[in-house]
Amino acid sequence: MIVLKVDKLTKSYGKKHVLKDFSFEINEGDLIGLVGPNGAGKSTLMRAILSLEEVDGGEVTVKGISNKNSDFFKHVTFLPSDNYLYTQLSGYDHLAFVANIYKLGKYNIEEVIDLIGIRSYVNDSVKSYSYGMRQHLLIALSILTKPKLILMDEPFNGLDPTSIIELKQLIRTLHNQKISIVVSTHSLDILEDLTSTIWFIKEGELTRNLNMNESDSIYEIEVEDSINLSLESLMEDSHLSFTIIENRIFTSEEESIENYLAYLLENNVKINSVNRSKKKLEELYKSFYGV
Ligand SMILES: Nc1ncnc2c1ncn2[C@@H]1O[C@H](COP(=O)(O)OP(=O)(O)OP(=O)(O)O)[C@@H](O)[C@H]1O
Repeated sequence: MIVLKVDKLTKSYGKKHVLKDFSFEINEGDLIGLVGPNGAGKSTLMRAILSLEEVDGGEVTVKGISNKNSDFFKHVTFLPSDNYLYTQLSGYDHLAFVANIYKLGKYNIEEVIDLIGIRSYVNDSVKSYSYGMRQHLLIALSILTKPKLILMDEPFNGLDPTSIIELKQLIRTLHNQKISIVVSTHSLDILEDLTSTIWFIKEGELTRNLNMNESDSIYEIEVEDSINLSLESLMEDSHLSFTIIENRIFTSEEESIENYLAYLLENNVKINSVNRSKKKLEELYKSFYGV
């Protein structure tokens, strides 16, 4: 079931095209890792989805409701990278404030407190919270309206290993509840552990057809770069899963590597080399961004 639909979202700052005609859908229960170096446009994409950023064109809807409509924000919530809590108030005060805006009952607050596990400190003033405790409260706030989708902008920044483990667990709990989540982070290890769906953002483009399975290695098949047909359209006809970067095909379908090779040879594509690597996301990142 489609949760979020983005159609031709475009944003430039001066001459810099940060989002070039982004069109995509997010389905129920998707857990997507958004990757890109500093300045690639991850925050801009999230902010544009939430209409916190004025865009040059495009439409964003959740269940058919536009992001220009305030009801949108019941269904799509945001975990920003900056901490915007009021230190004088308690965690409970924050939850009650949001519950009041959306006319939710005490029951909803209690449910969220238990789900996120913040009962032992929810009545304390936020100024006494550690960074991890604040992050938990922000997540509790972000799920109060039972959203369909949560956008998390670098939620692991500044967390110690314990808090990282807890946050990963929390994200898995939300994912099990069929909430769709987009997480941007610079930590490839965390992402690799969390999800097999990774989106790369680079120079205004979004690469989404990368879906890594559970296998712990990845194949890179380099083919001659002068094939007649575009490699992308040739591979699309193959019904195999793949990611293409220039003249290289990446796949984590380990058992069926022969199928890829046979398909390419059948189509008279010359294979330059086949490599297998272990740290697949890091390898992909290095190839994609030319590190
Ligand atoms: N208000 C602004 N005015 C001008 N340029 C901006 C503005 N906000 C962002 N940019 C530019 O847009 C590009 C994308 O920025 P964005 O913050 O979305 O990147 P990011 O991928 O989230 O980066 P980071 O990983 O460093 O957080 C960058 O080149 C940035 O300099």
